[in-house]
Amino acid sequence: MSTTSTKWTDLKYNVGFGNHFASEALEGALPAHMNNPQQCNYGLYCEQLSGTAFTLPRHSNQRTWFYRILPPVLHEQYKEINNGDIVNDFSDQTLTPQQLRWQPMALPKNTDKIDFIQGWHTMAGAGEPTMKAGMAVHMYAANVSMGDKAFYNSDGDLLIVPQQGALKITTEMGKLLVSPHEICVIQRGIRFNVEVDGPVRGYILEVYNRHFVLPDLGPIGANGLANPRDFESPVAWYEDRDVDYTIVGKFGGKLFTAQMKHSPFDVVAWHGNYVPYKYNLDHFCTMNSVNYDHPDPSIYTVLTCQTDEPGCAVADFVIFPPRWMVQEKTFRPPYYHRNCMSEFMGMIYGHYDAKAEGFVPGGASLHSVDSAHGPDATTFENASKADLKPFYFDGGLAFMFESSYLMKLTKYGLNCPQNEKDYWKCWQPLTKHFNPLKKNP
Ligand SMILES: O=C(O)Cc1cc(O)ccc1O
Ligand SMILES: [Fe+2]
Repeated sequence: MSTTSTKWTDLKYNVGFGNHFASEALEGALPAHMNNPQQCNYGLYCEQLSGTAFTLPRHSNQRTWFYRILPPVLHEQYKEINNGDIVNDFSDQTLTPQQLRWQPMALPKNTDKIDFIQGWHTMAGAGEPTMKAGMAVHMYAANVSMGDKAFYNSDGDLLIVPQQGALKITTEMGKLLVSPHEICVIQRGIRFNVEVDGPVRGYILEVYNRHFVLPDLGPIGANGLANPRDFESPVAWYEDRDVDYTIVGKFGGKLFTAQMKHSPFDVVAWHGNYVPYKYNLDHFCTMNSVNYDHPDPSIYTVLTCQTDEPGCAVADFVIFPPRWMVQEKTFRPPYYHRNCMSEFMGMIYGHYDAKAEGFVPGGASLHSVDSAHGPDATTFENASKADLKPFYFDGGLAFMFESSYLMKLTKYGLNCPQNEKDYWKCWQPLTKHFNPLKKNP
């Protein structure tokens, strides 16, 4: 038995978004200039993981070649297990145009031992993974490591947003330490294990259709928003451990397990462009209006998963980062609006400029297609009279999963005690200011 030792805090990463990487933990483990030698060096097995159909155009084709101690096919029969609060088929879930807000999700009790997979609760979503159309929003709250258990998801890519506690994620490609302020994407099929040092909580966006890409920049030019070189992917790491290992696969929204006698994290070398990555949201290069008006939040898009209609997302991941607010003559908080998209929001830390109170770290809100929303009454009154000096907003980091689909609510999302029944009342104190005789100077 052997393990490449690496401390979580000393991890090295490959850098860049969408790159083809080559990584080996043992010198010479990668075959030179070919993928499948008759005999791999060091007696390794070779395996390809496809992330897209073989025949996709080159610019979107993704796959990775593994050179590993044993091929992952060496497992026992799959058995279906209870999938708890995980939902991926929304056909019989609940639709409501009601604005919804949730107080912070409860962390597991100290006496309970809940790992990252057991602590998943699906809140909302649309569509169904067997047709690769749709998305789901989950929240997780866990307090123990997964032990000798690995998870993979056949249904979609997972964009994980830790809100509390770091996730120590071991993947087949290597390790990622993902702390609050950072996000990571683990694509379908990739096996991973999550270790934690205490209670953790966060959000997961799952997209069934495609992979996440960086948004086009249009007139912004060649640079800005999330810059490609700030994305970090693992370097090869392996262990050669013969132990009882449990694989849990999510397949069509159902969970299946299979037993192995060996750790699946046995990849000594790999090369390819189908690779999990992490990104520190503090590196986001924020664009905004520098004279007047409040731009649409698409200006803050970190990653997008597109539908077939150009510019229309299955889901965008959008952040509201610390930034200068300098707009003159402008109502600076988000405007009142009805959107043809669904907006699921979460809070990583601090507060949000559209809500004086109630939208807090670990909580969430959903403003569905066409549901009217915007600043609560207190925020409107204050911002309408605010002195418009340049102001650096560093009060918090909120984010939005914005989807063109109508999200349906799961039973968990609707019935959990955190669902704030009176959220709609935050707008009720809004009063008329209309006076046909009083025009602004
Ligand atoms: O509803 C929200 O708070 C999100 C949001 C922010 C913004 O600045 C403009 C539009 C929008 O939907
Ligand atoms: Fe909105």
